[in-house]
Amino acid sequence: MTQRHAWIDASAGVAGDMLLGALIDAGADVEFAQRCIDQVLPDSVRLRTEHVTRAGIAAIKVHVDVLVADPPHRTWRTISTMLTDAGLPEPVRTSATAVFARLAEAEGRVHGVPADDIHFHEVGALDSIADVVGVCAGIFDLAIDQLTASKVAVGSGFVRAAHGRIPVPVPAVTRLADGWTLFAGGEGELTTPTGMALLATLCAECTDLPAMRLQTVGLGAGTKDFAGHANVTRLLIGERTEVAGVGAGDPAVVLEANVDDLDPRLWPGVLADLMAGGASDAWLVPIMMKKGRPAHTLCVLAHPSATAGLRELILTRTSTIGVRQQEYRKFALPRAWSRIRLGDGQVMIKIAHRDGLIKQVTPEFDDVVAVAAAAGKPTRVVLAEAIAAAQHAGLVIGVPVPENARTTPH
Ligand SMILES: O=C([S-])c1cc(C(=O)S)c[n+]([C@@H]2O[C@H](COP(=O)(O)O)[C@@H](O)[C@H]2O)c1
Ligand code: NI
Repeated sequence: MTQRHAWIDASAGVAGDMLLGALIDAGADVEFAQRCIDQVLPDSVRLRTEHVTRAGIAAIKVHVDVLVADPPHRTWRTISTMLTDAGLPEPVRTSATAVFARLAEAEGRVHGVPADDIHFHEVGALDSIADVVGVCAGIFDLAIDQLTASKVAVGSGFVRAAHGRIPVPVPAVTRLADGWTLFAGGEGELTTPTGMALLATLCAECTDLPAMRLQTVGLGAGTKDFAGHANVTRLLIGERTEVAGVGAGDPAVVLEANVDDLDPRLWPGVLADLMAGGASDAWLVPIMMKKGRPAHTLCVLAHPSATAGLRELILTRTSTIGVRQQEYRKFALPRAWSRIRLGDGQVMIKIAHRDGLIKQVTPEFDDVVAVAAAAGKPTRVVLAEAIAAAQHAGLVIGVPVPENARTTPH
């Protein structure tokens, strides 16, 4: 089994707009990124791309043009709801939420306030939302399965921010870069908080270029053009062949807490908050605790980068006074998608496959619910119709994945 891998070269630094430029240069559809951003922030920003050179190296510079006169201050709590409600493709929503949760948590630690109450200032918030959602959309659009990144040049000296003159690397970057190899790499701010949050959240590890068959390269330009080095973030995308057909798996973490004293009516909201906070899955297991007390184990599966924010959510949203954490490897089969028509509606069919053969065919349940509601039919009837229509379209276990199946669900 092969994986489409992207390695980010941050040896000259990284910012949200630089990474977005690199993705667009590598072939990501800027209009798809714009549509995703519009779903979160209708009529607020416009992406504009420009071919530029940085120290003689050609790259794409992304400009985020702000279309609104007086954008509001938004807290992380508000942005989280906007991302949840936007109707983004699920992987874009999950990764954008995880990146922002991490950014808010880092800012919260820097300023000593709860992450939920962190304000993203006016234009800065629009810029960050556009960068984060745009990058997550680009990764999804290019069907990238896994990302890693190089050592990160953070810069040196001082910059002016809302807080006045702050040292580089700026405080939020140092909070976000836990476990990453950093080096100065030059004068000025080479890596921004948004760039570091994207790297730390989306990349499995900080590593030299892994062995892979190169398919494409993208270069994203920073704003300044330094004389001594090219101010660009590079993206190298290729195929990595996994060992023995199952691969090395992706790093994952499971957080757990046994809880016997939470009002049970709160649990659905807790699970929803955890999913919105970047969990890949969150569930409850009924247990009998010490002294014969009926209780639940709350289990949360996540990428390691999302764990700090999720631990915080567990501690604030439930009555537990502790969380345990275990590291795992996650082996996910590759997926493809086919859209089928059902009456007046459409249902996306998720196809999990192995060695090119269909392993599992699943109608996206939210689509089924929407079609059922629009047609005034019971959901179980529409679900059966969707399964039958998928079979009729040749999506059957054991047959090859159709060539026209998409690698992304949009
Ligand atoms: O506005 C705030 S709170 C702010 C905090 C910090 C800290 O490190 S704390 C840094 N900055 C600077 O703002 C710009 C924009 O950063 P993006 O990540 O939004 O591109 C950058 O120069 C940061 O260093 C702002
Ligand atoms: Ni700050």
